Amino acid sequence: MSSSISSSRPTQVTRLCARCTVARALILRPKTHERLCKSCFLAVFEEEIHSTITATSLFRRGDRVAIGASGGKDSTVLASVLKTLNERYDYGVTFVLLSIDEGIKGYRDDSLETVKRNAVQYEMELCIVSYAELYGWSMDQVVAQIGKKGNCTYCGVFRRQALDRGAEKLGITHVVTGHNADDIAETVLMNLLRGDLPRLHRCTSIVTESSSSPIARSKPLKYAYEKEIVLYAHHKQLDYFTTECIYSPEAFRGSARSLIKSLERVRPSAILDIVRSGEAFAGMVPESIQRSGYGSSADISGETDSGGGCGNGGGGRASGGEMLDMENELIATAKTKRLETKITLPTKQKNKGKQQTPKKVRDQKMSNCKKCGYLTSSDLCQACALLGGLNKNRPIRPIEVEVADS
Ligand SMILES: Nc1ncnc2c1ncn2[C@@H]1O[C@H](COP(=O)(O)OP(=O)(O)OP(=O)(O)O)[C@@H](O)[C@H]1O
Repeated sequence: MSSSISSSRPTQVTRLCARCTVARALILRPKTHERLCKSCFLAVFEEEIHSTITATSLFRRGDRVAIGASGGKDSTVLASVLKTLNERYDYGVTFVLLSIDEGIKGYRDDSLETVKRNAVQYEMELCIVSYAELYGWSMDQVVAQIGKKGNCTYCGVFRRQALDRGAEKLGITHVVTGHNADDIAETVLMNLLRGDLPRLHRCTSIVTESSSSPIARSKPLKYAYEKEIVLYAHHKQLDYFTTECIYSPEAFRGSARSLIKSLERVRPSAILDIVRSGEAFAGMVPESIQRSGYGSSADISGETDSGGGCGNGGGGRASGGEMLDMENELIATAKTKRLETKITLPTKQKNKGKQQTPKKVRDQKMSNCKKCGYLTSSDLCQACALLGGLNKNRPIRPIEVEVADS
């Protein structure tokens, strides 16, 4: 018998890390397609965030900064990296975890347990503010009253104000969130498609300050790819919560996300290219247009993006669950001890688009909400206006909330 089978078997080539050229390459970097070893990947990921922070002078020594902590991968990676960099480069910043409990059983209650563990792991103070205490309504109750459709509008408006109120409670004027490059690229695309120049101008800024809020928001992960955030969390073995919000059908963002994912398949730099293009467009928006609509309902979750959505990366995305697929693949890969991690995601498309007319430019004068005192351009702030509708229709007996499957 011929021995051709064994002699024709391909020999496995060990690739070396493109940076250190010593260790074995384990990771195909999604952003650049460089092949890196684990420690070079972790180092380069951290260094890029450090450059973003220093290039924009994001923090000053002595600052107290709240990290919007949902327990999900983005904010957990943000907290972990900020702790690492604060110690490594002696930023002299005190970071505090600030969590909003929207009151969603089987989702936020579980993710808050993760944040509580993170507070211990990262030795950070934790402050939790709930919708129930601030507004008298949990999101489970809101959904029981109005149904799932449109609930993200309530959640987004409530969360934005809750983050401000939580920060005020802590005596903090700067909240950082885990919005990443994918989130920003989606927002750029959505604002372009809507022809919304004021939001297009704001959405790429690393810091968003609004006349409707004394609290500045910033996004230190604005150039970090979501896939790299998952890789970082996996290789650092971070403790984070993976379930996506059970109430979040944000279809337009989902369509933008699907489009970007398709572009990324043929051009890995597409996400960063869109973010950079958004920055370039922002510089071209006339000043008279830049500030119009500031502090409006759409300035949500620090993202200043959408027409009232929650900004939740999770279920609202048409191709939701991709990151979960990626995490599962990483775990399986780790088990089979393959040499290289290359992530391919399933193609799912869902495209429903509505033509929108460009928003009118309007100047806004800010005053205090007649009910709660929060800054607003109308008599009532967004949250009080929504609460007015909810309270008017509130049943005499408390709403029985169906407990979601966990
Ligand atoms: N309940 C919350 N409490 C505090 N911060 C929050 C909360 N929800 C969202 N954020 C902040 O807003 C950012 C973007 O939120 P989004 O809902 O889009 O979730 P995400 O992209 O899945 O992020 P994460 O993985 O951190 O949950 C989060 O990274 C976090 O910083």
